[in-house]
Amino acid sequence: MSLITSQSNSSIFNALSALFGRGRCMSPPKDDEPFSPLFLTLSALFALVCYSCIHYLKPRRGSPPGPLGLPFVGYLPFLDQELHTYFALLARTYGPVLKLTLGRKVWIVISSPSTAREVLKDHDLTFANRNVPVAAREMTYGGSEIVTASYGPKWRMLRKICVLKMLSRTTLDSMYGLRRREVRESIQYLYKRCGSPVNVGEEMFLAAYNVITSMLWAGTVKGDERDRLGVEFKNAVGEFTELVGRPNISDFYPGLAWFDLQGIQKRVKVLAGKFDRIFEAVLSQRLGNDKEGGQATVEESKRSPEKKKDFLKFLLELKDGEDGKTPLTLIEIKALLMNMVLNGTETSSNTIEFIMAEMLNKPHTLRKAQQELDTVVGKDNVVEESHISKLPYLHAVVKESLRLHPPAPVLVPHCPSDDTLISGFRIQKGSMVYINVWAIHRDPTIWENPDEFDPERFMNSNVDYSGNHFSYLPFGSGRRMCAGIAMAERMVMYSLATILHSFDWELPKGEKLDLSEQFGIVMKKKVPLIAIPTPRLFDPALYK
Ligand code: HEM
Repeated sequence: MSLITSQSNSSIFNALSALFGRGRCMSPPKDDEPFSPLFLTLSALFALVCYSCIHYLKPRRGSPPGPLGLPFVGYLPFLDQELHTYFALLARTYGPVLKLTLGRKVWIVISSPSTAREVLKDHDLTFANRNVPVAAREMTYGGSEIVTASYGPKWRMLRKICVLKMLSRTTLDSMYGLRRREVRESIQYLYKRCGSPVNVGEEMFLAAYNVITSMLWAGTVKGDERDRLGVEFKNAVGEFTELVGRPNISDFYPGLAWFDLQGIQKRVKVLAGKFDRIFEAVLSQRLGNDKEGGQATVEESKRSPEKKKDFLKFLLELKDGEDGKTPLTLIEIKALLMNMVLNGTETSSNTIEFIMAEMLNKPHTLRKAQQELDTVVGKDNVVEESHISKLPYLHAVVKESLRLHPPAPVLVPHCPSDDTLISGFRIQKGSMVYINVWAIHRDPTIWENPDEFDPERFMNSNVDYSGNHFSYLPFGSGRRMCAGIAMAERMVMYSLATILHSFDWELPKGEKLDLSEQFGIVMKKKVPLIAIPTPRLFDPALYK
């Protein structure tokens, strides 16, 4: 890849030319008009360019190194859409702390375990803020949700609700029935499609979506609606995570945000409207039902005990201030629902899609995982969550895939609340700090054959998801690390174990496997994985 790429942000170029206009033909000055308006304009422009060259390109004392850009726009025209690989390439020249000036913004890229440790552990508190892209603001009810909330009392309250109540191990255990029902539904569905090609990512997305929404508000997508709504929802989530990850002129020149030159905010607004309508419908149905009389709801809860435990019921109780400590507004409830749906679906389903692709590429790993499942679960049984802790090889497979294809390859950017020294370099307050875990996970000085999918490297290893090993950070580390690790682990492991145990998988004849990645705030496979399942359990009743 060249440093200045052809692919680099054609949309940004278009937007810039829309802003400044195309060059016009200019006639040369006449001899008798030495100070023609044109001459004066050009002189003024020249002076301005000289000034801004000095202003923009002058290295600041103590600043991290980084490539020089152009006046006004900085490095913007040279930025590549695939930020994770591009940052890794730049780090080879400029080192593990590098700086990019883009319009009025400063980006810092961190690319080594020791510098990641400085940011996420030694200066965790200072870097616990977010610098929210304008596109994300459209989707997050003005920063009312956890991922984008500034570090402070509101974030603490939302995070506490998430980690200690909604996503705690006890709550998750109590919701196993819901997860089991949804995963069994997916198996039933795949059984009907046996022998035909299926889009693995779409199926896994739908399974994750059904698990999450049934935990949130006891809603699932079934029958004819399954394909249509699932695909629609997957596309909406995918489009959002891709748009938010895309460099946006509105972020680099806040004064221009109003013009939305790349049309990103407009597209995100449409998506936000779609999600909001779903949440509004769910909320008004629930509030309406509750108003219709407690008796009916209690009766209903008795008939299906999972219903009374869904998150929405729990959040509405908090809203009404039953414990008096955490009053929630309806907006915050909708924002929390948005959090769960956005964070919990694509990350998990993309992870499973990459794992399946890597295993199909190395069939011995697939066979080994199936053998382990046959020994632990047996071929006359179905997988239960209680089996998961007895599957060390499958755990190693998941860890290895998260190493090669971390769903959040540069984490969610952190933002220092004060000027801070990292490895002796001054990091300006307010900069966007990207931790390139993708590069750290493939660093040849840390990992042997880093580009190889080799689950064995995690067998008998103490590297885990805790964020204490700074060479392995798929869920981040410190205060802002992923709030849904327990849920992600269960969903990924349980769904993966079940589809591997229930079916053999192969590529359609003549189909080539493509493992390339596409950057987004959630990374995905560039080419969707299409594979054919065939049943491998003897008793058809095990697919019911
Ligand atoms: C394989 C699956 C997943 C991966 C790899 C993953 C990874 C991450 C990462 C890297 C971050 C940002 C950490 C940082 O900024 O330093 C994050 C944040 C977050 N994740 Fe996950 N995640 C996954 C699944 C989930 C699930 C299932 C949920 C909940 C349903 C969830 C909820 C969250 C929340 C709420 C945050 C924001 C935390 C904050 O800013 O305080 N994630 N995740």
